[in-house]
Amino acid sequence: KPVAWGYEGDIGPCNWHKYFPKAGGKRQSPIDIDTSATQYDGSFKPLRIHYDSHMCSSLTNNGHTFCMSVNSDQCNLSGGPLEDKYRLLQFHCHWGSDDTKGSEHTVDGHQYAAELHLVHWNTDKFKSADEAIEKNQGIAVLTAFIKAGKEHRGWNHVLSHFKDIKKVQGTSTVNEDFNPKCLLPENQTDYWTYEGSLTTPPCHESVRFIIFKEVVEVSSEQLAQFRSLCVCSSRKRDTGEDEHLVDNFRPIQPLNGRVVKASFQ
Ligand SMILES: COc1ccc(C[C@H]2SC(=S)NC2=O)c(OC)c1
Ligand SMILES: [Zn+2]
Repeated sequence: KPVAWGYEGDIGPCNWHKYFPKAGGKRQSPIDIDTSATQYDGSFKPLRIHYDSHMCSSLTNNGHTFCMSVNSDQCNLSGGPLEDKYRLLQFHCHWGSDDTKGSEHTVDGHQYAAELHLVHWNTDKFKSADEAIEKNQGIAVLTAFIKAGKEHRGWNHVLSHFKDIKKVQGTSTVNEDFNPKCLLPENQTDYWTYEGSLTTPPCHESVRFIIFKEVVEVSSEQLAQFRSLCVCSSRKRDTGEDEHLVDNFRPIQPLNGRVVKASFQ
């Protein structure tokens, strides 16, 4: 029987380690990026992000976030700090109850309104994503910070399906010609990178994070649409209101001597 976990109360992040022991490990995520302590690494090759846009994908509300699962073997990531080729598995976001919080990683203590995770698995070393998520170097997550600003047209292709996934376990098939690359910042050469973990249970220490320095803007109205998702299926709170999915970010974890590398000086 899967153990329930969440972002508040007894099942919140402070107690994850009781049922998910890796949550108490030495290379956990997210972390604060102290830009005065990052180390420039001139050895990184250019990042190679090749996504096709003819992939059929499905959007689900899994009760912790919305998840766009991608099943195209044409969406690959390599180069940069990576030794192997990785395939896009899914993308999702973390966000707050207002525009002042929501990202998982922070930069010099600053928290952004949301954070996009494009999750990839190592197809050179492993036979399946399920195997890769538990293994060192198994997962690579392209990460972009999001702040409130001008409207982002690309995000509307995803948000237009949210009415179908408002309830938990709601799912919607996305067939339109959508390339998730449009969700990334223009500057894809300046990023930080470090070795961490899944930011939700089971918190496997299998993740190489690649975090773009340039922040993506979406409108406040688009951010509000993230918050329209519900956590409960039909259960109404005592107030009769739906409980909305917000503040689905894990607190900052100890760096434990890890060094965050920078692709730029
Ligand atoms: C059981 O395997 C899992 C569980 C959860 C996630 C998503 C987490 S990991 C991350 S970074 N952000 C998230 O919300 C996985 O992603 C590969 C894999
Ligand atoms: Zn995530």
